[in-house]
Amino acid sequence: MSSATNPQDTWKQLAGAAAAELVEEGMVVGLGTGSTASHFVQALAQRIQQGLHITGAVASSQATYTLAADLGIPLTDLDTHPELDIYIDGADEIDPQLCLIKGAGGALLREKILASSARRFVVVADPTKRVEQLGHHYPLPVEVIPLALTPISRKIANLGAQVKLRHAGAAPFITDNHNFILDCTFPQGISDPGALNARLHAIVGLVETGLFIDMAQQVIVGGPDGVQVFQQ
Ligand SMILES: O=C(CO)[C@H](O)[C@H](O)COP(=O)(O)O
Repeated sequence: MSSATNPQDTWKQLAGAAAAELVEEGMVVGLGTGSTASHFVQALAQRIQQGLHITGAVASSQATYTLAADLGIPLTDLDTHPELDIYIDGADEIDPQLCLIKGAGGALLREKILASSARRFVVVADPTKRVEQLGHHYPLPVEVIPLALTPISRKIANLGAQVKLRHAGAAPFITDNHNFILDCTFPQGISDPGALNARLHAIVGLVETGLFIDMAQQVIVGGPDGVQVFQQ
């Protein structure tokens, strides 16, 4: 178990531990990406060491796959298990309808595939992630085919966004799927996530957006007073 070094990390750890309690014997479990999801993965590994048996876990990123493998979590894939019993992941922003911005970790495409393959999608977070309207704290990440970088950037800018190619050091950040990420800031926030998502998806070469709309059934927020649960 990693040591919690600041209050926010302690809250993430609380949420991750609470989510691990939702995993039941024999389940196929989807593992999210990011620091909060990592706390969940560690808590799940602890439960497995204590005797919980799961059918297998599917990771949403190479980083999570490596973490889970190192912790001895049995891993599987969507070919073997196309339906997950539960998917647990973090988020960058969560609005009152439980719509999310995800993708600060760059894993949004696989995360959305797992979320859409799960019978139940549970978000783990700390209170800083809860917002009244999406888009004010984090830019919206979208994954794009590198060949189409410039035309896609222009089309998203025409929707009113400031568009920035994500970098890892001096080079563009490359996703696990060998694509680029564009971080799109909408200065007025995102008033209609569904409409924006539809307009973005109409852009050819744009693979996926970090808008997760009507996907999360439950949000577990760890905070100074313990854990709070929000339901759809
Ligand atoms: O969407 C994600 C990765 O693509 C993460 O779930 C999101 O960025 C939250 O990360 P953290 O738990 O580290 O705050």
